[in-house]
Order: sequence, then C-alpha cells, then structure tokens
Amino acid sequence: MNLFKEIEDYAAEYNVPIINKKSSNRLIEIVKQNKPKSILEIGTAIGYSALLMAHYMPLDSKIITIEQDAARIDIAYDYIARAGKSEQIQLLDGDASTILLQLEGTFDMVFIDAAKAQYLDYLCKIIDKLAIGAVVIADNVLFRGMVLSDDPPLRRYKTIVKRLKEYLQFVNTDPRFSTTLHFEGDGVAISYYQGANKK
Ligand SMILES: C[S@@+](CC[C@H](N)C(=O)[O-])C[C@H]1O[C@@H](n2cnc3c(N)ncnc32)[C@H](O)[C@@H]1O
Repeated sequence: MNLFKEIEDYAAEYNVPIINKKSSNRLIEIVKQNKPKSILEIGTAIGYSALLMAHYMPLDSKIITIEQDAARIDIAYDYIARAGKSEQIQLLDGDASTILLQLEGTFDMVFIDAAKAQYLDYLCKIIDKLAIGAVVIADNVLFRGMVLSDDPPLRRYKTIVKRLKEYLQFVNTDPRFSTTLHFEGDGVAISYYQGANKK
C-alpha cells in the first residue's frame, strides 16, 4: 500500500490531526514553485506533511521538524525511516517554544502547524532565521470559521481565536511580510519575508 495512504488511514483511525487535502495541495504547490533548500516545520504529528514536502522538494534539501508528543514522535520516526527519508528529515523532540530559540542557520520555508495560540510567538522566535524571500505557511488560521466570524467564539476557544487574529494582524501589517490569506480548508496564510530592510 502507498505509504501516504497508510498514514492517512492511521491518522483517521487514531484521530491524529494531519493536514487536510486542500492545504496539502497548497503546500505541495509552494514546495514545487519555491524549491526550498531548508524547511522548518513546527508540528510533526506522525510525519505526514514532512514526508509530503520531502517528496516534492529537491533531493539535497533538508527539513527540520519539531514535535513534543512522545507517542507521535515514535510513529513519525518509523514512517520517515520506511520512506527512506531519515537523511533529509531531522525530527527534534520537545517543545517548539524552546527549541526554536536554539536553532542555527536560516530557512527558506517554514510550515507552522502546532499550537494555534502560539503561532505569533513561534514566528517572532524565528524571524531572524528567515532567508530573504522565505515563505511562511500557517495552517488553520481561520479556525473553523471563528476567526472571521462576527459571533463571539465559544469560551473555550476565545484565546485561540484572539491569538490567531493577532497572528494575521501581524503578518498583514508588518512591512517585512507580504501575506495572502487563502480561505480553503481551515484557512492558510502564506507570508513572504521581504527582509528587515523593508521595516
Ligand atoms: C496539526 S498537528 C501537525 C500535523 C502535521 N503537520 C501534518 O500535517 O502531518 C499539530 C502537532 O503539533 C504538536 N504540538 C503542539 N504544540 C507543540 C509545541 N509547543 N511543540 C512541539 N509540538 C507541538 C502536537 O502534538 C501535534 O502533533
């Protein structure tokens, strides 16, 4: 069986959140267009989106992906090894909020897909590691329609919705970024980093 199909089936059976079809098509399109040499992914889950990006990126490119859930990390390692991508995909185990501060080098592409309330914090921690022209893709930014709705969000989602609004406000107004919001799926924000000199 195709490994991607196997991971999709596993995710469906065990309720592991993985990228939806529309967002994954968008992600693949960006990888094909931009041919990034270095990708940072925040939120590996079981390795599905990392493997998708690895499938379409140049062979000499690398992905660093971060996950904190121990059970998911084990499964991700297994799928990455089975796909023969262990050389290209480096999985870092721990809380992204801490790990991001320790990363070295620069990134041509960043895929943000972990804790929704932390998106802006993640971005601020890696801004100085973005190459000029880097693309930052943030998934689920519309959060089931709640982010653009005039109705107040359910109490338990209030913080997530507020923080996602702050993320969108930032990438839409900071002159270092040029951002397009795509409404498909759960909302994807695609921001191109134009460099600190545009500040
Ligand atoms: C939506 S899933 C990622 C799906 C994956 N990108 C894919 O499409 O295959 C989000 C993941 O982020 C992880 N996560 C949440 N907060 C995190 C943090 N602070 N540090 C590292 N991982 C985190 C969760 O454990 C979860 O597995």
